[in-house]
Amino acid sequence: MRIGIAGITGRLGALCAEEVVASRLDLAGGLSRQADPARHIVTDPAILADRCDVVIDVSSPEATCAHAEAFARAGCAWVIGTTGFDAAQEAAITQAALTIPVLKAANFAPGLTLLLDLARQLGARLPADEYDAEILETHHRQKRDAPSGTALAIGERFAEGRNVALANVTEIDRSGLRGEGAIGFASLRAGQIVGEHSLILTSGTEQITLSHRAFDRRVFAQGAVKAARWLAGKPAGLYTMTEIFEA
Ligand SMILES: NC(=O)C1=CN([C@@H]2O[C@H](COP(=O)(O)OP(=O)(O)OC[C@H]3O[C@@H](n4cnc5c(N)ncnc54)[C@H](OP(=O)(O)O)[C@@H]3O)[C@@H](O)[C@H]2O)C=CC1
Ligand SMILES: O=C(O)C1=N[C@H](C(=O)O)C[C@H](O)C1
Repeated sequence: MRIGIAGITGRLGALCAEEVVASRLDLAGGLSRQADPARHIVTDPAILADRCDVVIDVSSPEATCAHAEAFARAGCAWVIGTTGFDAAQEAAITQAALTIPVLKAANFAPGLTLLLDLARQLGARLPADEYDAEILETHHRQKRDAPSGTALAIGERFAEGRNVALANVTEIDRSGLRGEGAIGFASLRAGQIVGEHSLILTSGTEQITLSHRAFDRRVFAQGAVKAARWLAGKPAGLYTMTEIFEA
């Protein structure tokens, strides 16, 4: 299986490339804004797509629309780990998934994938008028987007359990009183922290906290390669990490 990495020069992309090689798969090359022919790194997504069965994309939201077009045209499967998309970029991903298999996951760690399901269950079972929901995430100082993609995914799954639309109850950068039924987000940025997420549910008499801490960025790289192996050859559609762990 030929795997390409979009964002191969980045913190996670470089580890994904190492993991592909360690897994004895064929590293077909990578994408960056700076070509490097000696390492098969190109700037044009169409050129990479022609060399690959699947691309692991851990680059930047700004690159997404061009990637969607190129990978769909080439029929190349697309594993997306990038976070921080706007509505147009999300629409480009949805459109591409009509033509090619796309797996999108804000977090490739197995433990976090399971935590999403637990968040949905807690949302369904803890009454919104009794339990306040807050999501706290902590990352390294270089992270660009906030809240993290994972924090938003936890919020979405919890809101799904509560049967509400996250957009209607989200509180970010708040001032003043918390709203009734709000799902609040807080972000810390410091040093080289790999990634920590907590869903904190508090009533007048107790607190439940679901927490996940990634100690080593390799947990994401290993999950991304597992996703690439699973996705190659699947029918067109939009998949998540949950399907892999249920398989
Ligand atoms: N799903 C998951 O489990 C995880 C997801 N992530 C996400 O992955 C993404 C990358 O994170 P990280 O590796 O820390 O970031 P880095 O900044 O270290 O790497 C970003 C990579 O993307 C490339 N890039 C940046 N801007 C563009 C652009 N406009 N067009 C094309 N390529 C571009 C850079 O290449 P160059 O500068 O050479 O052009 C670089 O290779 C983030 O969105 C992050 O949130 C991170 C960890 C886990
Ligand atoms: O940028 C990161 O580093 C991470 N980004 C992902 C996110 O936004 O959720 C996943 C992980 O927590 C690390």
